[in-house]
Amino acid sequence: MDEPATGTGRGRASGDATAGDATAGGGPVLRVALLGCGVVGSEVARQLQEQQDELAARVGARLELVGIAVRRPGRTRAAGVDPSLLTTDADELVTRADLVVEVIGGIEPARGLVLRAMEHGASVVTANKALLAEDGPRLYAAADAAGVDLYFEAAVAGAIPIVRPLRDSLVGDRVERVLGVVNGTTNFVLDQMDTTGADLGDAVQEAQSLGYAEADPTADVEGFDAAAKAAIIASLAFHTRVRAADVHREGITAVTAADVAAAREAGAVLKLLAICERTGGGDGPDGAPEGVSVRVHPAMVPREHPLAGVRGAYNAVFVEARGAGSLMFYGQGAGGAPTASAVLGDVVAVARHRVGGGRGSSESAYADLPVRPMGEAVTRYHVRLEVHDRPGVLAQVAQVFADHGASVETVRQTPLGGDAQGAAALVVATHEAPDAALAATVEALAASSAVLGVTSVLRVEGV
Ligand SMILES: NC(=O)c1ccc[n+]([C@@H]2O[C@H](COP(=O)([O-])OP(=O)(O)OC[C@H]3O[C@@H](n4cnc5c(N)ncnc54)[C@H](O)[C@@H]3O)[C@@H](O)[C@H]2O)c1
Ligand SMILES: N[C@@H](CCO)C(=O)O
Ligand code: NA
Repeated sequence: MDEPATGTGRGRASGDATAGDATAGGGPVLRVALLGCGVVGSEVARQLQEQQDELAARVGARLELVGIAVRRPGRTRAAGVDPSLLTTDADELVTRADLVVEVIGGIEPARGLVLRAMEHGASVVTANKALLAEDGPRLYAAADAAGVDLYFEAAVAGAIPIVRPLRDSLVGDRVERVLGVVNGTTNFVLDQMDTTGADLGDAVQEAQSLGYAEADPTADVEGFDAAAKAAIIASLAFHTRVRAADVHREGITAVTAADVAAAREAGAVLKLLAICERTGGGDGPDGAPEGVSVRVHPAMVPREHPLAGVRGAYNAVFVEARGAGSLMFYGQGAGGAPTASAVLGDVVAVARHRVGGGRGSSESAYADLPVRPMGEAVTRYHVRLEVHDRPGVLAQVAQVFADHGASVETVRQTPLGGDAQGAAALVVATHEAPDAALAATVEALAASSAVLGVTSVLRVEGV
């Protein structure tokens, strides 16, 4: 590792003065390198500058921004970004820093740079959910090998403190389940569909025009962004390695106005949820071995559930823990300033370790629980069917549920008028059952001679 110029050894700030001198211009200094200067990076740079005295007082050392790695140095930058700090040589920059903040995003070159930074003795703060959900264990191992910190509060739900609560505050408890609205773009889209009756395409366009959704909104609407966050949450909550590829993922692209209306009629609202929960382990109905279920899909949430009140582009994470009970973390999951808040919180935390010694926790994956397939997840379905309105049809439909081991909780029948004379709408809510059984039920219903059409199939959570 490259030692700081007048350093007192690995993990210490350079300079001989005591922490109390930090704001006086002398005193210890920590060199910070910023990788990426986009939405988040430019705000991190600005705030590091703007709050330098206060941050120095909080850390006990001055945080000196020594360089900002960018792709295009000639580009016009946000106010507060010092052009003299820009460099295209990120490889070199990370070798002369005590703290590296990675806000480039994606897998490469971010991964290579983070690993190189740690090899050179720098602690790393990153907002990169994709990288952590793809290769988190390797990053933790590199941090351990180098004796440095790896912090990533901004990677899940932006400004909302959820990584550190799971990693530290709740580590003495047993987390049973986490339900999260962790993607602002899709929450905005579903909220628009619910409140204005907009269809999916129009709502996505509106999200784009307001700057929530990217020009290519695939990562959001197809659930990739939420799946990466779910993997990170589940890894922390259950002390188990969960990667993005382990997460069952359904986005919102198949959500229709009929689904939104069906949810509304049922006194519920549709949310794209990240669901991380323990399964099996002896108290389940089938004596299945203990495991975890990690999934992202649209779900109906009763309007009285705290997550139903998460409107617009806001995020929230609802945690159920054995001792703590239910906890709700709510706030802004995206945007430059909110995300930079989480990044700077991590910067201060790792900088304090540099000054005072110590490190944040390493990877905790001792439980090593298997990630169960989606078919084994225990869910409830809310199914809307259109059926022939004639004797015996209800019995026929009920039999399909029974044949697949799916138990019906309520059925509501409404005659369909107009062109659909002789037809009725049936809304069936099930009890809990394995997702595979419920999916097979729906498939059989669609093929049944009693059924004219299955118009909406939604999973129900939070009841
Ligand atoms: N924007 C948000 O609201 C938000 C919220 C939470 C987490 N994040 C995460 O923060 C990270 C950054 O997101 P963003 O929204 O700021 O993205 P962005 O696209 O606005 O910024 C990334 C910047 O990195 C630059 N870059 C690309 N390759 C580079 C390289 N080799 N060297 C130097 N710079 C390079 C790009 O030119 C771009 O300016 C991502 O991991 C993202 O998932 C973003
Ligand atoms: N695209 C993400 C931003 C932060 O991950 C969202 O819409 O929530
Ligand atoms: Na966060």
